[in-house]
Amino acid sequence: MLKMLKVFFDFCPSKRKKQFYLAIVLTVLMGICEAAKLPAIWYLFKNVFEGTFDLYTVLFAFLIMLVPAVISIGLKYASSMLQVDGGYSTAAEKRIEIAEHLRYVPMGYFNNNSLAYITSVTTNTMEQLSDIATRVVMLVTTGLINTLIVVASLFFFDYRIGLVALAGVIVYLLFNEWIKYLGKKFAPDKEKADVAIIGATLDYVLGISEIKSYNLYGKYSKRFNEANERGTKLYQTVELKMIPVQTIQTYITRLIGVCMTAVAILLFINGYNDLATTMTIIIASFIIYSSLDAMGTFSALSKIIERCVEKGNEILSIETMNIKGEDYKTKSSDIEFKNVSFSYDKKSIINNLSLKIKENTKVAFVGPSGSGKTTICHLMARFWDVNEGEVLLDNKNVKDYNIDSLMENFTFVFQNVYLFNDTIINNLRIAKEAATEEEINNALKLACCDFVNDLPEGINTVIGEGGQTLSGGELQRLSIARAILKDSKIVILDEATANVDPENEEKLMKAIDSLTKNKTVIMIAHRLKTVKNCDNIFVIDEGNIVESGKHEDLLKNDGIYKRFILDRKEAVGWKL
Ligand SMILES: Nc1ncnc2c1ncn2[C@@H]1O[C@H](COP(=O)(O)OP(=O)(O)OP(=O)(O)O)[C@@H](O)[C@H]1O
Repeated sequence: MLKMLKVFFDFCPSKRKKQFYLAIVLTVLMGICEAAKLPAIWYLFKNVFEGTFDLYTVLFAFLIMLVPAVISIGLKYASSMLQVDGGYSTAAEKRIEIAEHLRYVPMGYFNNNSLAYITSVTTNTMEQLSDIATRVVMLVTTGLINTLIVVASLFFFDYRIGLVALAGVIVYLLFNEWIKYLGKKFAPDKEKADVAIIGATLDYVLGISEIKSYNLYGKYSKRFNEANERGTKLYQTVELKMIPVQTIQTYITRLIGVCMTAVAILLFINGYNDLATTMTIIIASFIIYSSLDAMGTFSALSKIIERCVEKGNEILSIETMNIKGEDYKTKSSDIEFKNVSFSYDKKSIINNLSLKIKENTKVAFVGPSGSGKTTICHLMARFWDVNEGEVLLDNKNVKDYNIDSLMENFTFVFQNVYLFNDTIINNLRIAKEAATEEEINNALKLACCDFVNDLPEGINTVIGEGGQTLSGGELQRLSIARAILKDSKIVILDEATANVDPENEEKLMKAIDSLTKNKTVIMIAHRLKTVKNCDNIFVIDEGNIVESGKHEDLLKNDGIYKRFILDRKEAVGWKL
């Protein structure tokens, strides 16, 4: 139990820790107030049995019980307030800490499995943690502290009863440890079920358009239902295994009370104690019984807290990239790769690649699908760290920048755009927090987002999560407006114009022209018309540059670029 509290307090932000410590102090005072009942009861019994019972005695005993009871209510209120605030705030602050930590985790960590896991931890786990933390700490400590205070006060009445009660509590606590051990043993099964259910739900929801267009309702809802059923069965199996153990624990608490009562009566019969002490001990046995019961019910939850903390810490200990770089404002946007090699785990992708991209030039990466074009661009913005060699921006290794000052230099425009469930203006202000309405409107105009004027509330219209309420072309132009506001020195167009329909093409190209004016532009899978005008084209094959130069120069070589241009059919899978 103490270990659980330590684990929990170590996890809490320090401000919250103080709140919980204070709540525990208040709980101890509550326990003392509870224990004050016993001398009052004893005093009352003593006077009744000795025939010295009068109004003064009753009022005095009543006062000894009332004053601590009133104080106890005040203490309980203050302690509950502290814990409710501490519990929910801990979960909220930990969510923020996890989100912040994930910023520095290499992009390679994120896949469907890790997304399900992260979602499960930041939603279910933190929800559980806040819910339990607001109650369990107080109830476990109240149970334990009340029990210990009552046991200690029993020693004053009769040390033999004190010893019986203490032995009973020790047996109870040992049994409790066993329950916790079992709970921990079953926890991974429950979590697996959790992650499987969330994974199946994410797959279903994120792939809903594919499910619709390929009419896969039956297949995917079956998969989802199966994960759900498997999870429910697992939860039930675990709970059923716990029920007998919990029942034995309840018997132990009852047995402690029975033993105390039996020993108290034996001592009375043999003349060791008077009737008042015996009756007080019998009442104390009920108090211990209810305190232990409270502790038992809620200490069962303490194992969940430990696991929640463990899961939160698991994410917080995912290795991040070294981010102790400098806050550096670049003077130029020259990019250089010096003998760079990179692999995803063991899969080697980039092999000893060197290249230079001069400031304010336009370059394109072309080559077969899977040759490493996107990976090269991601390495520039340090989405991953290279295994060998160096990536330089403005002659400075990208590892020597802090993440914010590095990312300031880059804007990525993808084919698939994600916009947040918020107003258009707020989605744009992600790029520039202090942007005025005039700047926003100007960016929207440059990105050909005239459709915004027709929306019911213009730039204050809320767009759905992922931006589902807008067409693909509109979303993409909004993302370009956002990029225009960011006004970074380098723009990377990753398949930005792939699959664009003719109706949108003209507007999109106009928007891209506005965005890329006077910038260093790097494009992947772009239209041939634009690639032709690039200052340099890098032809990538198997993670290395096999040719480079301007379009006309490359056509003069009898290389793979020329073969691709002349006979596209042979180069299936190539991307300009
Ligand atoms: N996060 C990742 N983890 C593991 N392997 C990856 C990851 N991202 C890409 N790859 C693999 O690395 C290789 C290069 O991928 P990359 O996306 O850089 O190629 P590309 O030339 O841009 O391809 P395309 O033109 O099809 O987009 C591919 O084999 C791909 O499967």
